[in-house]
Amino acid sequence: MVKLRRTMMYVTGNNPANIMEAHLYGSDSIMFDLEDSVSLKEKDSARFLVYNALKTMDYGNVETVVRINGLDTQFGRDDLEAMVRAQPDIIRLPKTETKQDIIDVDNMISEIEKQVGLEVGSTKIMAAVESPLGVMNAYEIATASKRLVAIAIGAEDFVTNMKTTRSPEGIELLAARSNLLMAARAAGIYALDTVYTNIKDDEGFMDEVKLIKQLGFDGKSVIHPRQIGMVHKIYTPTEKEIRNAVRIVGAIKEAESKGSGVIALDGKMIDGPVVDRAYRVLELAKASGVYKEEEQND
Ligand SMILES: CC(=O)SCCNC(=O)CCNC(=O)[C@H](O)C(C)(C)COP(=O)(O)OP(=O)(O)OC[C@H]1O[C@@H](n2cnc3c(N)ncnc32)[C@H](O)[C@@H]1OP(=O)(O)O
Ligand SMILES: O=C([O-])CC(=O)C(=O)O
Ligand SMILES: [Mg+2]
Repeated sequence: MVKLRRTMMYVTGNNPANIMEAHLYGSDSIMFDLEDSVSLKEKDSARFLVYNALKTMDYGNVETVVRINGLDTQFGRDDLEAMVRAQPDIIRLPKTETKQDIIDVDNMISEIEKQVGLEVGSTKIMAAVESPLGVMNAYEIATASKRLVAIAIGAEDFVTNMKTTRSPEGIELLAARSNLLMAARAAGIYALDTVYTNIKDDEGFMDEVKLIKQLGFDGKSVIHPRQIGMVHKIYTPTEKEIRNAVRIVGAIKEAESKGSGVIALDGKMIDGPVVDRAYRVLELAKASGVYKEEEQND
């Protein structure tokens, strides 16, 4: 079954109550933050708190991610030492700029895995790209390590580095988003979009989610539980889309049984890519719990 990463909820690493309850809100992943939402004087206590939470809490099926501090900071190495031992599902490297950043993390993780007797390669990583240099190097970053399962854009830092701000339409992010997406797709990994910081602006948030879904992102980081449902709603295939996909799959099977790879349905041509998209809709629908295989025969 396809793995859903529609929502990855940030949880500040120094907030015990949120760390204990973050998995109860229904996001596909939760991301404990040791980086920018934690002040310098709280870095050590946040690391300790997140380490203990991962060791003792049962987060069930919710994927766990930790955003560490960059390895160019005084906290990065300690974060990595602790988090490889704590074993979240994924470690997220912020502000990734070059493939060497990933290779360095990969090598350090391998060392730690060997020290603690974990299988080398078992710790997965994702890279956040948050600067023009990172965007220019997106494909090299996306293919720098077998551990890499996803790349994400960090728009707040990106627009700051670009000497601009975020607009409602997101025109200033279009090139970066597109480049990152193509890098992820070419590398065969997930592409994740950035946070929307105005928690109260549902309309603006949903417009952004529709845009990034249309671009092709697998999902988005969120910062508040109330954003989760809105993303899932937009990302879950509708009944109409499912019905249409089922009909397409049925039509092409019938065509194939007659020795043809193309057929018309409702006046539209159905061939390979159309069928691939239909199967993708059904996979997402299955993973989202709104469709079961046997319904195809109904
Ligand atoms: C640019 C960047 O780097 S962004 C990434 C880093 N940023 C973050 O990690 C911030 C994550 N978000 C948060 O910490 C919070 O949502 C805030 C601080 C923005 C707002 O928090 P609050 O003022 O507490 O929001 P609010 O009162 O609406 O919260 C409602 C409930 O949801 C909980 N909640 C809110 N956000 C989160 C979250 N991210 N994770 C888990 N629980 C949360 C609150 O604890 C509260 O629970 P309660 O009802 O049991 O008391
Ligand atoms: O990863 C994110 O979306 C949040 C972040 O750090 C940024 O926008 O700079
Ligand atoms: Mg950032």
